[in-house]
Amino acid sequence: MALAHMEFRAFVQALKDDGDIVEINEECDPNLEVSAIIRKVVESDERAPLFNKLKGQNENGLWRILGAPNSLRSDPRHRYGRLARHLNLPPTSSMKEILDKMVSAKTTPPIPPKIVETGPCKEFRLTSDQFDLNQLPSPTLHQADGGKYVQTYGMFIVRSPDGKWTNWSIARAMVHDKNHLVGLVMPPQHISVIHRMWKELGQDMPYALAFGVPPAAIMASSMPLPDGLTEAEYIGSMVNSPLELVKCETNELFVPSTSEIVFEGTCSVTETAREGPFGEMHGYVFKGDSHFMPVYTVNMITHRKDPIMPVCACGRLTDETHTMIGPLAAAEIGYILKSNGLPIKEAFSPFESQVTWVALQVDTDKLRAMKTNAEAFCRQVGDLIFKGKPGSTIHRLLLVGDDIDVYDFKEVIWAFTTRCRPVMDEYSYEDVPGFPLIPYMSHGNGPTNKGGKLVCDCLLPVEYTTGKNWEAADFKESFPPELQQKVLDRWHSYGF
Ligand SMILES: Cc1cc2c3c(c1C)C(C)(C)C[C@H]1C=C(c4ccccc4)[C@]4(C(=O)NC(=O)N=C4N2C[C@H](O)[C@H](O)[C@H](O)COP(=O)(O)O)N31
Ligand SMILES: [K+]
Repeated sequence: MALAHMEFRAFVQALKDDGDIVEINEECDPNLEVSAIIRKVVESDERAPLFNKLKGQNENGLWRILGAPNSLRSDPRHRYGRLARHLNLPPTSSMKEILDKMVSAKTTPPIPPKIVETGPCKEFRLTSDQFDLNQLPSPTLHQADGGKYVQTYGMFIVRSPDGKWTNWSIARAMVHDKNHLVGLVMPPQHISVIHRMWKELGQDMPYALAFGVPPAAIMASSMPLPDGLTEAEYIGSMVNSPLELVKCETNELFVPSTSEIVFEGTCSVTETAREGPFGEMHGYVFKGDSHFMPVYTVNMITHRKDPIMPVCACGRLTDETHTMIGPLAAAEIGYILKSNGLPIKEAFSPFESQVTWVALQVDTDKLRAMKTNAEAFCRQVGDLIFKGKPGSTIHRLLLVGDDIDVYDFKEVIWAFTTRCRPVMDEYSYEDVPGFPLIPYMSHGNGPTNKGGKLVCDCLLPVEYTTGKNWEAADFKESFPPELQQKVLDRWHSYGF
């Protein structure tokens, strides 16, 4: 068996070995029952549910469902264990170690994928007359959704017409009819950039949609890596071994050979259909809120025996849209700021901000050496991030000092509420792209896809000049170290 980060089925086995899976063998209904269970799981950081028996499964087991593939574990020592297993890291890894791993391939040479003749994803082939997406266990995830969102954790594979750039990404898609999907294709996402290239050519865009791909691949698929970068070779470099890809049956694209399920087809550049509403990452479904989006034709399905379809039942905290989209964008944002010479040490997107904020820990020694001022520094950070794609989903950047651990929201919110004077210490950005999925944008008072962003300066003025001139009124900072040690040593003998 391959390693968990390189093959989805090995990943599921690794979760079983961790005691992090609940196998449900009684038949469940993909119409809401499956999602209700997943929702209850992710709202309590429970073990991931593997649904082995679903209404609509065909004679070759197409398909089972793994819910909550990359959500949180309740044991704080293994909080990010499922994310760690995606990257071949120890389950006790911190979020910092996980995100550092995701940016590690920025400074190592790409490792191109290896093309293989065939693989497990080719065990069964169904032509379009042999399947009906409405009969298969396509799940309805929220009762107000506009359709069955079969695609929430699969990987779209699309390639620029000149063949130079192959993009891997997650984008939602719902069943339109027996052989068609309709999916969200929105700027500035790379799938939308490449879709527009085909549209300008007047040709439908070939795509593959691979479910149950190598976990390391799905992590990179959810990360806003630079334009033109081919995820396959970035991931190869990240895991230090070539990914094995096999050619699609009906187009020139390549998919991971161990994928559980592969949809192949073309995405129309002319035909659209109603898409949504969908219970999205900020926790809302607005009834009847649908938009016209491109129609995907599914020409063929290939799959493994008894394949597993990973499903993200997204919404309120905490699911894959929070553990992945925000933190991975933060990792890219931190990398951009550092590579532009700014004194940023860590970047993280707090779940409690519904991943609409990124907190940036500033190296204030280096900041003071810059002899800059708050306005200049905040504008430098905001201009770099809010005018670029990786920052597109983020509406607040919080600058905090060295004493604040950005991975701990209690720390971040303490600095924000006590060091950032509302309005005066906030620098607004109205003339930049906004994130239309946030309710105050899509259903708010202003333009839906422009502005509404702030850089919040949570550094006190002294941190720009002479440095921290306070002590935190807490156990760690307001008592001599030897007294702290004495209290800790005697804690139980005191009677606690
Ligand atoms: C992990 C994850 C990521 C996404 C999604 C989901 C999950 C579970 C679901 C549950 C399906 C909900 C929606 C919510 C989505 C969403 C839509 C727009 C912005 C953010 C999220 C969306 C989506 O429908 N459309 C989209 O264009 N991007 C999505 N992303 C983000 C996307 O994978 C990253 O941004 C990544 O960087 C893309 O690659 P690239 O283009 O940078 O190369 N999708
Ligand atoms: K990506």
